[in-house]
Amino acid sequence: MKIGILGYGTVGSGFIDVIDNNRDKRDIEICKILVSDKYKHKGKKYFDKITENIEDIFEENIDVLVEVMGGLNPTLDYIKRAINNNIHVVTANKDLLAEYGDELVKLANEKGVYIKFEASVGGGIPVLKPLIESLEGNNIESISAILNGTTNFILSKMYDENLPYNIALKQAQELGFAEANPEADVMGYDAARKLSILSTLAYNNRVYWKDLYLEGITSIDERDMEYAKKLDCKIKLVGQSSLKEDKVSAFVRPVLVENNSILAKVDNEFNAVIVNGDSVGEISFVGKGAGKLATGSAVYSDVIDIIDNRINCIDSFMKNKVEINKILENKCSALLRFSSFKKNEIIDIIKSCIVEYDVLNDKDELAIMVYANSEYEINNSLCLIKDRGYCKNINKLVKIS
Ligand SMILES: NC(=O)C1=CN([C@@H]2O[C@H](COP(=O)(O)OP(=O)(O)OC[C@H]3O[C@@H](n4cnc5c(N)ncnc54)[C@H](OP(=O)(O)O)[C@@H]3O)[C@@H](O)[C@H]2O)C=CC1
Ligand SMILES: N[C@@H](CC=O)C(=O)O
Repeated sequence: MKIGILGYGTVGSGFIDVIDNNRDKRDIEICKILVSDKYKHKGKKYFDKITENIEDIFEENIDVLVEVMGGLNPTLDYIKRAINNNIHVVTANKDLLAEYGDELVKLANEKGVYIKFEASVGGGIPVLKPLIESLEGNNIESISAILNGTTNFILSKMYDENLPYNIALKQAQELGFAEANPEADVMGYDAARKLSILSTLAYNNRVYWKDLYLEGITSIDERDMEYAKKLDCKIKLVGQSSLKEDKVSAFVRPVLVENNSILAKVDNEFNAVIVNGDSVGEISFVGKGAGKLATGSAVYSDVIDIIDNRINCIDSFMKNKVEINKILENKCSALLRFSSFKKNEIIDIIKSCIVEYDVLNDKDELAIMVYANSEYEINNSLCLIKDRGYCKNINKLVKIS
């Protein structure tokens, strides 16, 4: 099997290490590796294969193009060119799948080639393949997941070691977990893209990432961590989706999770995907969601599937986009924090809208845990508080069970 590789960074080098570690089992020939700056890679084992010219990749008679360079451009053109030339594609690029999955799957079907992307969700965790193959005898009802290693690493360091946000982010970047532009991680875009890919496959409907409710972790501070500890909870960036009566609900947002839950036990760059199927019940997939070898392992498994002709149906990417409900419609609780407040007036409004609440702090700021019948109820009270000019800056952190 002859392959061309686009990218020799964290994932590209991890993938190549996995190929070398398994040479006695499989013979995969690396023909060419595309990078943007060849001389950065001087001294590496495959330096003689490295090129800065995409034409060198396509001049080789490759069977599979492995795309691990990231971004939308020129990546999309390179992948389309490969498919049009009847070359199979393996990619770790969730940005591309979330945005152009429909177009790429359609083109691949027309050309009779395979496009595989296990590494695009959950890093090293095999989750797409079990979802499509092993759970075929289920209607998937919901997914609850930690899908971004960088933000989980940052939140773990802030919680366990009181590390400031910026230092934790820098460490995640140094360890190769973060995206080229880490805004994709901390703003929640990366997790939303991954949740959209999972949900599209799970619900056999196209769930478009920009349609989800989306909130990143940039406003989480050390006080949130203190309140979380007081409540016997952790804070996690969670992606959740469900399908009920043909309606999809989905969000990516930081939430409080109880310390004894599965999600609370998943720390650092680890990811977790909890799937609920109507036959199997609840099953969990946990493992490294980012990093060199773990992600390399997922890319490798896709290449092996192509060699062995094991292919799944991913046609749900070609379905029309579904409408997505973004708000928690059932009973929910939330931590509300008010700065520059009129304490008594705010509490009066909370009392009038929401039956149950606990004041956690009313000294230097007002922090209240509210227990409501739905998120609408909480939002109504916050609208009233804002409209009456009692407080402009309000932080809301919902708790999920
Ligand atoms: N890091 C991780 O843990 C994970 C990453 N991914 C995804 O895998 C992909 C790669 O990520 P990662 O390895 O971290 O990224 P890196 O930044 O570490 O590596 C990117 C590689 O692609 C090359 N490259 C980038 N742009 C171009 C271009 N326009 N032309 C030629 N070469 C280019 C770079 O060249 P040069 O070396 O010269 O700079 C580099 O070798 C992304 O889509 C990412 O989202 C998925 C799962 C986990
Ligand atoms: N930046 C991503 C890398 C893997 O997809 C993450 O942190 O999860």
